[in-house]
Amino acid sequence: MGQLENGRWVTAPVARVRDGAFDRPASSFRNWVTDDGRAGPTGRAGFRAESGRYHLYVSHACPWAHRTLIVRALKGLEDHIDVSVVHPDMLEEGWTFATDFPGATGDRLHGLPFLRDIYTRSDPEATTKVTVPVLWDKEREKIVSNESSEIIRMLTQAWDGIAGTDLDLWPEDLRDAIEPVNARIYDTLNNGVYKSGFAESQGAYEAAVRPLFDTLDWLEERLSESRYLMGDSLTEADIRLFTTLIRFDTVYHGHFKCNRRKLIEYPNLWDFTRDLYQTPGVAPTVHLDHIARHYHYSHDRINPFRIVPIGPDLDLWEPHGREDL
Ligand SMILES: N[C@@H](CCC(=O)N[C@@H](CS)C(=O)NCC(=O)O)C(=O)O
Repeated sequence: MGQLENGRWVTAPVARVRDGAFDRPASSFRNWVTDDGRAGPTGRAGFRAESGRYHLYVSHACPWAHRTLIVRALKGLEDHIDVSVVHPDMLEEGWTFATDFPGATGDRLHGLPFLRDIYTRSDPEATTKVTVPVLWDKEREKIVSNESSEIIRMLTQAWDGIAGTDLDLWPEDLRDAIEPVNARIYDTLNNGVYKSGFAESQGAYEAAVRPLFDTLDWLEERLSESRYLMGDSLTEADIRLFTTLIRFDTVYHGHFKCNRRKLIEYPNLWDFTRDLYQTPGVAPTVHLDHIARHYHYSHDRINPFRIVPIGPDLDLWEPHGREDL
């Protein structure tokens, strides 16, 4: 594990911990692709949506990168934005383009060995964490963004004339309702599992894991009344929730000690997870082999013998019955 400092790779622990608590740094590349190339809410102008111009670097293990693959699929962008998949093991060199794991593609654009090489190709003096996802502009040879919450909004907004569908996962009339739901799910669940798992004190662990299960209880109730978080239409809020839930019993319950209950013990949340999984386009984005391998093998402070557990067996194709809600 490590990070870039002025373009040089410096080894560092996998998680930054302050006073026993995991501290997630902000993403560093924050430009936006827009339909006409104007600047987005942050960063610079000059990134116009075009077919074939952009490339996504992802890990199939990573819940943040997973969001972008789901939106790419639902939006019908597979033929317009191609993808490279890193190897699930993230060790001293950070994410690599090794290909000795099924589904790890290597760097399909440049043939480089490490993800950090993509960052320094964009900015030779970069000082940054080297994270997935990365949205890369082939024309300007620059990273557009490495912030998943913003990449999914670009994918759902900017490519409307190009994409296979005009599906809007962040519709204007729901934005005010989506925001607080996203905020709670991000803090206590998407990031909450990491705060629980990387905690280095009992207090920091409990400060993360208790609100996490309060949020699951709240969501269990909320999803008893409607098919999706915002009612009957699928939005980005559902996708942001799904990528954490689909990993829950395989890695967060054991490896990250989020073990008050399993996901399969929440009837509505478990049905919701299978509903999203069975949504056309989503199942092919889920790679539980990358997920199980990455977390258990890469975090040797948590799992020093790097034994990858064999279970649980999950029947993700069991009918969910949520169509009538
Ligand atoms: N805020 C980022 C977070 C991305 C992130 O933390 N990705 C993890 C993988 S799950 C990563 O690449 N970590 C490498 C590191 O921390 O050095 C986003 O949502 O895009």
